[in-house]
Amino acid sequence: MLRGTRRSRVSALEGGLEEEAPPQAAAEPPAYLECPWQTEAAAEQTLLRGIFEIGRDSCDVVLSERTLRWRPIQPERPAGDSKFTLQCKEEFIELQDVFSVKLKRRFSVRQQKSGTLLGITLFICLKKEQNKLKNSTLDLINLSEDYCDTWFRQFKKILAGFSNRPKSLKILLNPQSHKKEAIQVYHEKVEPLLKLAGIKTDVTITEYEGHAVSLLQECELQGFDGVVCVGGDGSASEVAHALLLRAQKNAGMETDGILSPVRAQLPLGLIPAGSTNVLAHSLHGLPHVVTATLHIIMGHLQQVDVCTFNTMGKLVRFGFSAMFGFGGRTLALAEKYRWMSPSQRRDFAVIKALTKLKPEDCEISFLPFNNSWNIQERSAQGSPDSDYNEQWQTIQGQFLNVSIMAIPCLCSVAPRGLAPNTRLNNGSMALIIARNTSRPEFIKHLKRYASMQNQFNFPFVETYTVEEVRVRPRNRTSGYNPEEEEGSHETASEDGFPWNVDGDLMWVPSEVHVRLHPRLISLYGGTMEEMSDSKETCHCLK
Ligand SMILES: Nc1ncnc2c1ncn2[C@@H]1O[C@H](COP(=O)(O)OP(=O)(O)OP(=O)(O)O)[C@@H](O)[C@H]1O
Repeated sequence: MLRGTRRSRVSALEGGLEEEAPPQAAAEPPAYLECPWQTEAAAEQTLLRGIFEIGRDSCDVVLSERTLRWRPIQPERPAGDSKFTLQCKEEFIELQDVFSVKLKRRFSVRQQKSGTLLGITLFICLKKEQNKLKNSTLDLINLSEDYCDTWFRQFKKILAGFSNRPKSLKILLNPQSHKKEAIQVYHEKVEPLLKLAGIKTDVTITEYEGHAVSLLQECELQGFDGVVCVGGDGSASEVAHALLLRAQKNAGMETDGILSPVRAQLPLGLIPAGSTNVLAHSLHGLPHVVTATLHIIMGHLQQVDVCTFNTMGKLVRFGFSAMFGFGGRTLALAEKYRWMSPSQRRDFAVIKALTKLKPEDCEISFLPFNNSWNIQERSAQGSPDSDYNEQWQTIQGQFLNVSIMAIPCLCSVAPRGLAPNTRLNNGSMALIIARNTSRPEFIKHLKRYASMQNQFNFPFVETYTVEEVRVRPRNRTSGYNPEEEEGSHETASEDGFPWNVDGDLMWVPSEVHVRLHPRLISLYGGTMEEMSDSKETCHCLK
């Protein structure tokens, strides 16, 4: 990311004179070519060199293929002046951090059209604290039209060379996410940056649940470089599912029981505007709209593991994480109380599910993660099914919660993640099982997610690193029935058991088979630094 002489770099990037006229460009280079910075810069081929005013200084500016370097012009000193070398401070930006360039003009009341040229503005993606990106500007002031035009065209040419950056995006926006602010978030924070970067957009506001899936099955995606979802986890997961369904359809693949799905053709960007934003949080390290937008603009891509969720040989969903038992019941309850605010609803549902805490009687089989044991390789090498079958392990019992997670699942109540040892693309899933225990012990385990203590260090909690899992409830009558919450104690719901798949509620009547598919989708996001501290806690578990 952005580097340079820190103190003065900040002043140049965040300040910038707009009113004062800078000097004209110098035809000849100034007389301090012997400084060390010149030698370093000389390693790269110089494209342009000249004088601009940056901050409050007249600077000698050198544009090379990868960097823009500058340093204030110093008056000539007598030979042997030791201070001279000390004052020879350079600053630079890497051009890969620049996402737009504009001619800077000042418009007076009578100048409606072109305005007075002041210079050039570079728009830069700046790395702030841990994982956070910020947009910033660098003004290069020079009043000469011809001079600025030469530099402007050179900057444009360099930017056009970043072929990984999207030029056209399909945007899907869920107007119902969180407190219905996705549209506002998009127009106020995302759209202006996309426009600045010259990215064309085609926006669809989704009208109902499942709209993204039906739309992405039919719409023309040829002219787009990526798809962006503005919403929460439910929307993001739905769009990822839709892109993967479309990829299978285009490849002529059956989706039911699919072993080796093909990769999604377009990358997906996630703008967090929902109530939990686990996917965006896990991808970016924080649920920050500008960070997410800048990763899209810069074309930063992460290959991310995806799971298939099948039941009775039929594909239910492509997704990233699932919870069964307490996690599924809590979501089923929260959905019933949609009229409450998102945080109230979540806290209320957790408390209610804890009050009614009960275990699920089930059998869990899993295939432990084995680096050398890959489904594709296995079928390519023609390994016998018996080898594969022998690897499976089975456990049975009464389980309060079962989590299966292909990504770390960072969120405000679990800043290190619900599955902190999993990465976005390590080719494995975390299987986390909480066996039956007392309510206070289970609450202690839940509270640990918000703290720095190990949430798995309990005798009733088991964790496994796996490639595949089958969860088979053994007693249909233990299926959750939302009517029970209102006092009418009926038997199992006809719909089956509630699963929380990426924050979406799914009722599944029988066994669920989860299989990991490494790096199946590309998401717009950068490499993440590990978060070290936890600031937020769950209000309902204090
Ligand atoms: N216009 C709409 N009306 C109702 N539901 C919609 C609409 N558009 C999309 N949906 C559905 O709303 C569901 C939930 O949306 P989303 O996940 O964006 O918000 P959220 O529930 O507030 O956030 P989170 O899942 O992070 O808690 C998604 O499954 C999506 O299919």
